[in-house]
Amino acid sequence: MKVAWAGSREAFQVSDRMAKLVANDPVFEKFSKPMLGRKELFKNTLRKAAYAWKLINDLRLTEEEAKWLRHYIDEPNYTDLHWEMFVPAIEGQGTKEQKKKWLPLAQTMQIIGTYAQTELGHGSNVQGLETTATFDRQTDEFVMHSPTLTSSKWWPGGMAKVATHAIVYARLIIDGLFHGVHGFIVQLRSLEDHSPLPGLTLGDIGMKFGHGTYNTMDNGVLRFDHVRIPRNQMLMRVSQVTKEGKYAQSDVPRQLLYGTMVSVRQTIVADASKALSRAVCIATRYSVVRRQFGSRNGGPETQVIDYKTQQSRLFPLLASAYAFRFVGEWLKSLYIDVKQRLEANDFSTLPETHACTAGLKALTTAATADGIEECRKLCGGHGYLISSGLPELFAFYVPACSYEGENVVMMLQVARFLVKTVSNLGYKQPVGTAAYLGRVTPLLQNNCAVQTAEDWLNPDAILEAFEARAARMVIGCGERLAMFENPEEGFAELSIDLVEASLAHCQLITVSVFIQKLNHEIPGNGVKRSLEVLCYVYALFLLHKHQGDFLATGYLTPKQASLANEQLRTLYSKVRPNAIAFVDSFNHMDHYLCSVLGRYDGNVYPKLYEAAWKDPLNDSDIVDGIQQYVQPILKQKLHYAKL
Ligand SMILES: CCCCCCCCCCCCCCCCCCCCCCCCC/C=C/C(=O)SCCNC(=O)CCNC(=O)[C@H](O)C(C)(C)COP(=O)(O)OP(=O)(O)OC[C@H]1O[C@@H](n2cnc3c(N)ncnc32)[C@H](O)[C@@H]1OP(=O)(O)O
Ligand SMILES: Cc1cc2nc3c(=O)[nH]c(=O)nc-3n(C[C@H](O)[C@H](O)[C@H](O)COP(=O)(O)OP(=O)(O)OC[C@H]3O[C@@H](n4cnc5c(N)ncnc54)[C@H](O)[C@@H]3O)c2cc1C
Repeated sequence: MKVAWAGSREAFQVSDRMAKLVANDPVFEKFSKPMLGRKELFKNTLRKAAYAWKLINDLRLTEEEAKWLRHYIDEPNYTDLHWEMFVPAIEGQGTKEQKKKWLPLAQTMQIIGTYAQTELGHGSNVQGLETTATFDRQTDEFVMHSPTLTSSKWWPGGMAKVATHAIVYARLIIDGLFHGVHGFIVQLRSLEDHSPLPGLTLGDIGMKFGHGTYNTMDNGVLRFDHVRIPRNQMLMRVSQVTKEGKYAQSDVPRQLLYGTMVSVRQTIVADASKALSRAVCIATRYSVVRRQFGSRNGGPETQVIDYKTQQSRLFPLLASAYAFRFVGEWLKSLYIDVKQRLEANDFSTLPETHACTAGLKALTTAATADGIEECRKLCGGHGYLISSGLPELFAFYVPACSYEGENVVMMLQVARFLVKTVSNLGYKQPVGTAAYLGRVTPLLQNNCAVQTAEDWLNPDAILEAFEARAARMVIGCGERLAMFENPEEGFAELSIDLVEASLAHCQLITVSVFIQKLNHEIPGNGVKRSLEVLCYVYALFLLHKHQGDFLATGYLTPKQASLANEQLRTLYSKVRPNAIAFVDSFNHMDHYLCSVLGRYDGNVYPKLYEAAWKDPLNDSDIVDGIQQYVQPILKQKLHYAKL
């Protein structure tokens, strides 16, 4: 199962080696992070990043190993933006000459970059950005300027204190004419003494949700006061500006300007299963240790994992972790394919890839954020302790629902893709993840054939149910949209239904990828049979949760919906004996989990007790403030009530 989770034996070995490297190195200790003040926390992260970079070079780690190392160090930091956004932006949007100049500097970290797109006034609406880049023909330069307060760049990670360079997205203006938003490479700080360059105002945007997690990152604010950069620092693969000030667009589509976001959204989907599996591992192990009620004749109480209600909240999350792992793997291969095509100027699969990355990013991050919180509740009161590992994990994870495309905004992008696909049905056969929309007639006409609870244990029945639900919702939206004279007005009016249809489409993708995975790639029959159980749990849990859709579209009868739920209950009993094996297969070490409740050895209570005594308040019996503020109250004999 560990191999199935990792993807291959080699992948397992690499990640396992890196997990141990990090866990055994005291520099990467992280239990005390929540106790540190902001400055100490930040400095500590800088120290870890420098040490990690040295390790990567000294040990000559491969790119894959370096990524796992970063993963297990488990600390958001400036190198994330550098490697995941700055470098890919140059790779995807730079010309050959620009790549030749900038990539070697970035890849050796002689410069450190960030991705400065979002502004105080605009994040989702990229076309609404206000920062300007005005071409000056006399000097062959662009003048970067922040004309309003709301045009201040706001959020870029690593920008406040570390980055020396940024890809800045700004409106291009030539001779007073606006040519849309483009990316520019801008130096922010001196490479000698790290001070901000003249004309720039740079700072940190302030503390974020949680304590020891995202505050390790210096998210920044940046303002330009007529800062000049050479013309050749505009990323010019998509459009070019000549020294005469002529604007030209190559045959590369404009959408490529958004290419870096496609790349990171893919990474975010691949990472969702890491965060969800971590929370599920903690909640599952603790649910086996924790006992409440049900003691007979002085015997032990019931393990809380044996309560059906606990199972019905926990096991769908366990199954979702596996589903997200597999869909992340699948999306990665789709992305690798599109990347190769883009390099060869083949843009045919970009719209579908954009829809998949946007939609799956929204689906997996929303479910993971909610899932982590559910795991906290599954651990009862102890889940609220920092030492459970869950509050910090939640605080670290929730911004994923907003960054890299706010989730609802992303689902609306999927809706645009689906509406376009449906409106082209007469003359263009849909392919890939939308291929089912090419079979609308049977999907609209045939209804579910399930007659018994066992009939639901059939991948074809499951797949058809999800296809029919998505097709009916998408086609329904298409028909209602056609009634509007103005399609944009119709889209806005129907946007709630469109988001629901997009979710149905994305759930269909995750379910069908899980089924495909079982059909082709699982080593060993025992592993395959166990994963089949999880696959059914995932699909039937979604069916139960969204049964309103399945019923409203007329594909299922209430009886068939209740048979699905009956089967789901039976499946929980099949998951139970393997629950611990399923979570052990994630191969999360105690260091990575950073949780007293999720310990591998199950030694929860003594360690929980021990952890409490490490709190700084327990350094002494009488702490600072007691003499000054509590003792006087005790001694004054004042009273509030008018007696
Ligand atoms: C201490 C430890 C140290 C360890 C040290 C180790 C050292 C070294 C280690 C080495 C290895 C390191 C590895 C690091 C691993 C890190 C792992 C971390 C990963 C996660 C990183 C997360 C970081 C998060 C940071 C966050 C960043 C950001 O948020 S950046 C900003 C993101 N912003 C957005 O997403 C904005 C959202 N808005 C939009 O995308 C768009 O504006 C819009 C799509 C919503 C609307 O666009 P527009 O106005 O143009 O409107 P249209 O709807 O009309 O669209 C036009 C057409 O374009 C199509 N389209 C839109 N988007 C895309 C697209 N992206 N791609 C392709 N096409 C697109 C759209 O469909 C329309 O098409 P049609 O015209 O309809 O055909
Ligand atoms: C931790 C973190 C790190 C970040 N790092 C970076 C970074 O490195 N670089 C960078 O450039 N940016 C970064 N960002 C910014 C991030 O990309 C934006 O916050 C994100 O894209 C969301 O945009 P917004 O804040 O404008 O949200 P808004 O769009 O203002 O969202 C507010 C609400 O409006 C709704 N809404 C918006 N538009 C529509 C619409 N068309 N239809 C219906 N509803 C709509 C949304 O659903 C949401 O409910 C980061 C953000 C965070 C939280």
